[in-house]
Amino acid sequence: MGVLNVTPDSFSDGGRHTDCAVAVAHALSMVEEGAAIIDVGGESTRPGATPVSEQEELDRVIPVIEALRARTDAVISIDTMKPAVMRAACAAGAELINDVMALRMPGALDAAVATGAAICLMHMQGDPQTMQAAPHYDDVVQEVSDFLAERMACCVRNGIAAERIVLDPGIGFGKSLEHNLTLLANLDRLAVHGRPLLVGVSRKSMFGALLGRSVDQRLPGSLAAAAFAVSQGAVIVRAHDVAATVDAVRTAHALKMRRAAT
Ligand SMILES: Cn1cnc2c(O)nc(N)nc21
Repeated sequence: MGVLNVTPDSFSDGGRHTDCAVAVAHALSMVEEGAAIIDVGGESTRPGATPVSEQEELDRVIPVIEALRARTDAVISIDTMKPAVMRAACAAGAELINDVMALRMPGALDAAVATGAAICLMHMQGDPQTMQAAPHYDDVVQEVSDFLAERMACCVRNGIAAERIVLDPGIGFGKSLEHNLTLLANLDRLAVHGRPLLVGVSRKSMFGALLGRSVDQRLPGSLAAAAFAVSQGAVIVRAHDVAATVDAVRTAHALKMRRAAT
């Protein structure tokens, strides 16, 4: 899953049209490098990120999704918490809703049901403004697992077939370094829900804490964590550096397949 941030701070000083053309070109290059999914996001979910209005988010992502839909068969994912953005993005060609709030915002569940899209349910403790203040768990793996089970049950109760659902532990979303490492080390315990697992570690602050690396020096750590996650059962890896991550993930998968053969 290639990351496509359509937020002003992720582009040069071009206007919106430039941003759209630049975004589409970047997305197509990620597809070329092996991305099966392009995750289009118009509102940063980084810790402490400033919320974006619904109209601003729509203005950012819809033109990009429309242009992308016309240029590639890759799956387009919409990274949003807002029901109106989910509906418009799917109408424009998105086929996966990537909601870091796991459809907990008012109207999000109804929007997801109406679109018929696949859904990624991700765990977050708190919200992007507060989640890293003082995250606490008694048993992080069990609590994340229970949350995902509850959200999936809620979706199924509302008519979203389990086959449409992907689960994600939400690395970095209300977690300390210890919590993130424990979740990745025990990712296989989330396989009990019988749904594909999505993991996003790319360039995250856990590598600053663990390795002392700045955000532009986190590729080795990100690749190691992505490969380990695949060895533990992750099926989708969300990444900025697609070519390198594709090689790491394909290597880990080849090795994992041989373990199963012995
Ligand atoms: C948008 N976004 C940022 N990090 C993410 C992660 O780890 N998983 C998912 N599903 N989305 C993410």
